[in-house]
Amino acid sequence: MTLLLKNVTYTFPKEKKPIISDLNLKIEKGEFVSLIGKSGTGKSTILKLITGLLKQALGEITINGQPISLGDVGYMPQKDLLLPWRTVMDNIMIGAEIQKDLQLTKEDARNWLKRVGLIDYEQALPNQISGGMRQRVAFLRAMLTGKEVLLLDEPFGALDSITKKEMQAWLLSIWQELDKTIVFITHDLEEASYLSDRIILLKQYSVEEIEVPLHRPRHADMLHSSELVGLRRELEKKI
Ligand SMILES: Nc1ncnc2c1ncn2[C@@H]1O[C@H](COP(=O)(O)OP(=O)(O)OP(=O)(O)O)[C@@H](O)[C@H]1O
Repeated sequence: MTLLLKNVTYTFPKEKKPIISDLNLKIEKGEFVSLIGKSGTGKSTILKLITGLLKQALGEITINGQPISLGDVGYMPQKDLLLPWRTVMDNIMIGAEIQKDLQLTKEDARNWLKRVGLIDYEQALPNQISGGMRQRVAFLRAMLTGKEVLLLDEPFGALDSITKKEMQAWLLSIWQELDKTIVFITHDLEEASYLSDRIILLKQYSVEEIEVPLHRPRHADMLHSSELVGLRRELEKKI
């Protein structure tokens, strides 16, 4: 699997200047790549282009050489789009209802709920759980679509720092276990450094790629390593 963005340029309707200009990115199977950059540099727009929700006027986006189409990748948008009238369980099972070939049973879903500490909320409605819990549900829903590529738009942005650390550990273990390819947006430079193989720094008219010099598997002790602290500082300067 290779996800390729080639000379992608995108301008919002009614805008004059492109927000994404001549962007080239190559993401290989199993990679964990983070997109960072100041607010408004187009990170969320890039994910929407990859999902096919937005269509670029110039350039191409392909998976294994085939033009991407809607539904090819799993996507967790910045704002969780849980259906308010469906329980936690029924929100997670949506993928299996739409995609008949997806092997996902309620028992599987229950096991995942257990792993993210939500087993007691299976029958709760989205407005009966906290923002952080909703994010975990949205995350599970995206992950359990069975797609190899997962696009996560600031999935841990609204979590307190302890829950965030737990979710990071959980995400790393899942990523390894299920062999997913992840494109992850974050404003948290420590998080980008800790989770990723590669960081893509977006600036207004340029892109810089930075390899993360930490070995796998990652563990929480590395958060205090000189490599990570140094990288974080370097990113802060570059941004
Ligand atoms: N529908 C739209 N029409 C016109 N401009 C838009 C539209 N949606 C987003 N933009 C603009 O495009 C730019 C990029 O937005 P985008 O959400 O991709 O940035 P981002 O880097 O993800 O920002 P953040 O870090 O704040 O989430 C912003 O300046 C935004 O105002």
